[in-house]
Amino acid sequence: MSAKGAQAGSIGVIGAGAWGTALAQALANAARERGDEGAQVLLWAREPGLAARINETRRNDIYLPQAELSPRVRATSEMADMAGLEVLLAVVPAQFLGNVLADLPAGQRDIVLCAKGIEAGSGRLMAEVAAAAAPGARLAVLSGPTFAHEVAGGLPTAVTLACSGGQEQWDRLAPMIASHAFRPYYSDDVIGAEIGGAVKNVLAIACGVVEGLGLGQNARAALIARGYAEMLRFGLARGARAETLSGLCGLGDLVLTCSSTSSRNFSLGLALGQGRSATEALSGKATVAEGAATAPVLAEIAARDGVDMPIVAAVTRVLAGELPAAAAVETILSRPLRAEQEYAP
Ligand SMILES: NC(=O)c1ccc[n+]([C@@H]2O[C@H](COP(=O)([O-])OP(=O)(O)OC[C@H]3O[C@@H](n4cnc5c(N)ncnc54)[C@H](O)[C@@H]3O)[C@@H](O)[C@H]2O)c1
Ligand SMILES: O=P(O)(O)OC[C@H](O)CO
Repeated sequence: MSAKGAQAGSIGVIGAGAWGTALAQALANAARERGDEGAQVLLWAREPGLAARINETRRNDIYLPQAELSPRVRATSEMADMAGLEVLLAVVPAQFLGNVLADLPAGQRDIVLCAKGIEAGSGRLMAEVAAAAAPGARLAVLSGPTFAHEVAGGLPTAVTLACSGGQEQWDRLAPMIASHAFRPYYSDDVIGAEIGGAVKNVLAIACGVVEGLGLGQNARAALIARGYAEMLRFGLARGARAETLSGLCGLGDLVLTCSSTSSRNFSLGLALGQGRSATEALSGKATVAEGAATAPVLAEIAARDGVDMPIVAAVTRVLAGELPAAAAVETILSRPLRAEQEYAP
């Protein structure tokens, strides 16, 4: 069954957090640049009243208040409205993706996964979650260095668009997503794109901890490089390709997120390094720091599969309150000396 009454080139975004809203704006910019006069972007918001306020004020007053949205962006609170669209970007946080997609009426469509995380409990990556919740969908993953406020403001960046349907799917999706300032690069390594985004969030927490403890910029750079080694080790063990992880969705995003208090994950780590608990640092926040939910499940999978991820393990213990931040750093610094490159065959 194809998406009922689907209009050619119709596109929507599920999830009106900061990133969903910024992506809706980027898609509207792409439509304007290609001269597609009538094109609209439908944005689904779950919060009561938010869709109506976006339509009235052109602003998402909860998650991205600084951006004025294009008139091409139209918001809805009805999931049924998304059913007839050909392409959907799924931008709800990793832990909620399965439940939200299960509410989507069945249909054959492209779903572009934009959350960066691993599902707690099941350990599933986003494409596995989506394949179960929305059977028949053609899946792709969009991931890279993309602070929402910068993308919404039209500043340039580039992302990996990993297409499970290969070149044919890319040919369909890229023209709808690409604009002068928002450049997708083709990949068919879906697992690599998912792992890059999920793991970098945990490593950004670690970099925040280093900053919070005042350990200096050398330590942060060393942590990024050793964290990247963990990402690579985990990715290779799960079938990702090394070149994907060295690209935009891996190293590119890792460098961004590990270097800025604009990152919610880095900021969470900063608070932990300054001696606050994860509960304190996260309480009362409407916004998500995906690494907090991903760290424990990632550490568990890595331990189960014999993939050495000491930084991820240390972050997990600090988040759980099992270890003060400074003691966690000690566990890393006191590890036996070893060869720099050690990956699974
Ligand atoms: N913000 C960014 O700059 C950015 C950039 C790239 C990727 N991402 C990723 O995009 C995803 C969404 O993040 P965001 O920044 O848009 O979110 P956000 O922090 O701005 O907002 C939280 C989102 O969670 C949703 N939510 C809360 N409880 C929910 C529930 N029970 N069921 C369903 N949805 C619920 C809210 O509706 C809202 O959309 C995350 O995986 C994040 O890692 C974010
Ligand atoms: O604010 P963060 O830490 O969720 O990072 C946002 C994006 O993932 C950066 O690419």
